Amino acid sequence: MPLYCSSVGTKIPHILGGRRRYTGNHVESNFSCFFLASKTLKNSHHIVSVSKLNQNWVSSIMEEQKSIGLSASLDSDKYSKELDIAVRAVQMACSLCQKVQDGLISKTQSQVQSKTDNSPVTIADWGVQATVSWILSEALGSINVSIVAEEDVQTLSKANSAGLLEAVVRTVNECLAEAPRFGLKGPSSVLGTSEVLEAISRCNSNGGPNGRFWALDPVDGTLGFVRGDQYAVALALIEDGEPVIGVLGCPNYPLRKEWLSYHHRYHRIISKLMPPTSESWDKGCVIYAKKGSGEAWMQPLLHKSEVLVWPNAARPVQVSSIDNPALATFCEPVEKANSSHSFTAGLAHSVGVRKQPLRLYSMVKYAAIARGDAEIFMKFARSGYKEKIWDHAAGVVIIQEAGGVVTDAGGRPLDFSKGIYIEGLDRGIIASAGAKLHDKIIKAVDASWGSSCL
Ligand SMILES: Nc1ncnc2c1ncn2[C@@H]1O[C@H](COP(=O)(O)OS(=O)(=O)O)[C@@H](OP(=O)(O)O)[C@H]1O
Ligand SMILES: [Mg+2]
Ligand SMILES: [Mg+2]
Ligand SMILES: [Mg+2]
Repeated sequence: MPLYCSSVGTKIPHILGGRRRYTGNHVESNFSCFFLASKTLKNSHHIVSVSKLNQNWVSSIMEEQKSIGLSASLDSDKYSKELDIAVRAVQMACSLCQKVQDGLISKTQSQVQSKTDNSPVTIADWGVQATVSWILSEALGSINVSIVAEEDVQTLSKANSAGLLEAVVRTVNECLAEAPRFGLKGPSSVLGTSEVLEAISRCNSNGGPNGRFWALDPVDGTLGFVRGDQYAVALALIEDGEPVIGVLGCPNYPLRKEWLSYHHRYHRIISKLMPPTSESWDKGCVIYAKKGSGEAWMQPLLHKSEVLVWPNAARPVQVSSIDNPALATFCEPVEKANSSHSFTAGLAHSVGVRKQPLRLYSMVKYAAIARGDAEIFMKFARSGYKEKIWDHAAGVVIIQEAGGVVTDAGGRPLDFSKGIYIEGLDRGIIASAGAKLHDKIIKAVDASWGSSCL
């Protein structure tokens, strides 16, 4: 991405649509300004960052950009602080999860609890929720932080859950003690039980159409997590009903996409016999994006004792360029109960997809599309199931900024403005690497829907 530097009286670089010199009319004094221009948005030049710039002048530039037919938008580093903190917090959360998952695999299943809907919940779900909630409040100020998240403290507060609660508090404190390694401020003294419970239950926002809130799924794909398989830590910032930041921590995302389709636990066992090479299968990554930037980034997961030095070897990720269904891979949930495998199989066949589906737990499916490791994601939950915002918000921003498309099966954007549920969702969710592929899938849904019994 080229960096342009311009000062008053100089010609605005042509790439930014500058056709004439900007005189001192719009500025107070002899300002210098920096334009960070990205050509990633097709045929448009997008100013993603302007610093030290007089706001009136910015408005004039933007007006002029519009008048010569270029889309201009100015982000003046908006959300940069939030993104930085969110990525660090998710890195931390991933290390907490890895520790708990290692413990789960070597112990019995007793640390896995069932919620009222029979879905699993673990120390990691509560631990991550407490940790991320505490870090966001500490870094941004608790009055500025509103969070919608999956877990509550009901089970943890039961009289017979003392051991569980103790384990959560210990796990949270162990994790927060590592905060400086992630470039974050930890607590000055160990958090007590009530503080941990308070951090979890503070995530009680109901979302909605106005203002800012975070959507957190502390462990997405808890079933995958307890099975030693794929899972994700998902954090999104939603403003005025639109996800503007998405961060996905994928601790078990292998470096090589071929290994995604293998059962993770199996590889864990194998890896005990064969020491991992430098191209280790269980590398892990954090993928993130800021709405309107036209970019999505991936950092490797921080390993034990490493210190996070921003941007932590981040590299951009992009969706696949494959638009031929015959060459495309589609991914979907592992559990038949969460999405109809028979419907997607028929759909895939009808558009000419030949490859076997890649079944993955959690929002790792969104990460796979954003990284270009698969081209299509489809989820058709049973009728009556309402999708929750924390299961999709982070993935949607990331795929869109990586160049992909996410809509419901009617081709409409997902609505994150109606509270904790994605209301009005038409049949299912479809994400694709590009518009051409996306259109084909949407048309095929219409053609096969009538004959399905969903
Ligand atoms: N019945 C039903 N139908 C559809 N979706 C459901 C259903 N029950 C749960 N969920 C939500 O699905 C989240 C996991 O989605 P996945 O895509 O990972 O599904 S799967 O586990 O791979 O089958 C899972 O997220 P977590 O609870 O964070 O694991 C749930 O929010
Ligand atoms: Mg989830
Ligand atoms: Mg969850
Ligand atoms: Mg759950």
